[in-house]
Amino acid sequence: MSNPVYLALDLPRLDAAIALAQKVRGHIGGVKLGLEFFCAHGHHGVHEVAKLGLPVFLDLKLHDIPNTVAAAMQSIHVLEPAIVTIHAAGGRAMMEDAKAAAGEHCKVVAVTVLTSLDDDDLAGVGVPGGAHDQALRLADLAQEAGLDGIVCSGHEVGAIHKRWKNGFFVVPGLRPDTGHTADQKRIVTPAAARRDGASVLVIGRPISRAEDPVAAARAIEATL
Ligand SMILES: O=c1ccn([C@@H]2O[C@H](COP(=O)(O)O)[C@@H](O)[C@H]2O)c(=O)[nH]1
Repeated sequence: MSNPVYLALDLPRLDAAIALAQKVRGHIGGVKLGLEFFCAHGHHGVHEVAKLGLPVFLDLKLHDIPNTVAAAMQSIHVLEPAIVTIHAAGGRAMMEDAKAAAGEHCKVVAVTVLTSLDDDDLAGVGVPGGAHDQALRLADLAQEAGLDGIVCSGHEVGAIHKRWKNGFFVVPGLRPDTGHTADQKRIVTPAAARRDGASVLVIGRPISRAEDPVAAARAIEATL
């Protein structure tokens, strides 16, 4: 079985990001490039990271009208990402058009509820039912739209997996211990997320900000 850990390369410098990935590559299955990376380094940065030969996950969380999202998907074809994210809150038509515009070999997954939000945050933006119900509702919509899977927290992945047996589930908000949650609110351990059905485990700061990133990545791998 391949390593489910995708390292989030949320670092401001391209050379530092590549050096980190190079260092821990024996203990991860791929790299995740998000907004911070893409806004700073664009296509050039993705091409440079791709030279490492690891699968590239473009976490761009696209969210706009269907035509704009489909055009953005076409513009990133050339980067040959293994996985791309969009927001499920963009609605069914947006998700359908994004999937249709994606390359054959690219998984399109929809973010349900960000792991940095809790029930109070959702109530604050007019979603009264809580993160769990909202994640399940948006996962159902993503499945109806023909996506490959969704992004959710480890709190919901078990329940969503039961409803969508062959779905592809990306789980961020992972902490090997409860010490440094930072801005994440719905966290679980990597082992718990994997046990409950996560296909991909997204891990950033617990590795990238560790005193010894290789030891941190190795320790996480040993728990899986
Ligand atoms: O709901 C979400 C969706 C995406 N992310 C991204 O995952 C990593 C997590 O980084 P950590 O340092 O391990 O907290 C980061 O790139 C986010 O943009 C998420 O956390 N939650």
